[in-house]
Amino acid sequence: MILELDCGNSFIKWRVLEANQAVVFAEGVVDSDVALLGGLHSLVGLSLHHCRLVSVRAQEETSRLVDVLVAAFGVSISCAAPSREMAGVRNGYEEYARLGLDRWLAMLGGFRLASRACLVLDFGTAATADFIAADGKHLGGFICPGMPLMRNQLRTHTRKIRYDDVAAERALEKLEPGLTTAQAVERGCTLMLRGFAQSQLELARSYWGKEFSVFLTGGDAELVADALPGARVVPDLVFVGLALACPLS
Ligand SMILES: Nc1ncnc2c1ncn2[C@@H]1O[C@H](COP(=O)(O)OP(=O)(O)OP(=O)(O)O)[C@@H](O)[C@H]1O
Ligand SMILES: CC(C)(CO)[C@@H](O)C(=O)NCCC(=O)O
Ligand SMILES: [K+]
Repeated sequence: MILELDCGNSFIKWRVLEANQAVVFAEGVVDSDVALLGGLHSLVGLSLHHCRLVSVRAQEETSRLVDVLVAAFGVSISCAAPSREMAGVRNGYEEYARLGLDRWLAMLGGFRLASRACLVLDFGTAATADFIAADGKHLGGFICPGMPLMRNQLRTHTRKIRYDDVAAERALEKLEPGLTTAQAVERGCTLMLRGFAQSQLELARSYWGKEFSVFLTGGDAELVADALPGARVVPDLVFVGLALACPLS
């Protein structure tokens, strides 16, 4: 079996594939290394041989996780690394190694699935957009705060914006003007994300007309999905790219 890990800024997304790489044996989202280990140890019938991993965390933090996994499971681990060109995509950054690896892998995944120009949108801790032309050239992208950051900035920098997770969830049943603080904030931030997404869509249209695909990924993809008709929600897009960047051989 193969363990795949996407270590984001807030959460670790993990899944275990059967040896044939076609069937998902188990998967989850955790908020710490300890929780990851706990989740894996509780799986009956787990038999790991390889691990592939992408991280946008600090080097030391990632190395610590790698060491723990090697000690616990004796697996060989392959970490995605920055690259100028891979799977037909050419990194467009002035300094290619500075492009977030989650963005890079989502781009590789999107371009592989689309085989044409694509716009890749990722809604996690940060929200990101990346543009890949039909010939594989990465034209660059945009980064802005995602839902968790926008919400927390408002909570942290005001005295009177306070509400719980239940109120937050219920607030998003509609997008009408809010009549409570929770509704006003949750809906306002959702509209910010949708506006971000729609302006990327307009830019993509100005470049490519109708000849492009739009991919949506990240934990908050569903918040913007119905504002972008025709977009494909692919929750495991980073993992699609991870398999391309870290093939087993
Ligand atoms: N099952 C889930 N577990 C955790 N967060 C989830 C889940 N489903 C949706 N979310 C939402 O997804 C967001 C986090 O997104 P995601 O997990 O893609 O990124 P992240 O690890 O926080 O950050 P990064 O962008 O660095 O990868 C949060 O706003 C959270 O509310
Ligand atoms: C933008 C995030 C935080 C999104 O997860 C990540 O891709 C990252 O840390 N990127 C490095 C900066 C950059 O991509 O320019
Ligand atoms: K991410």
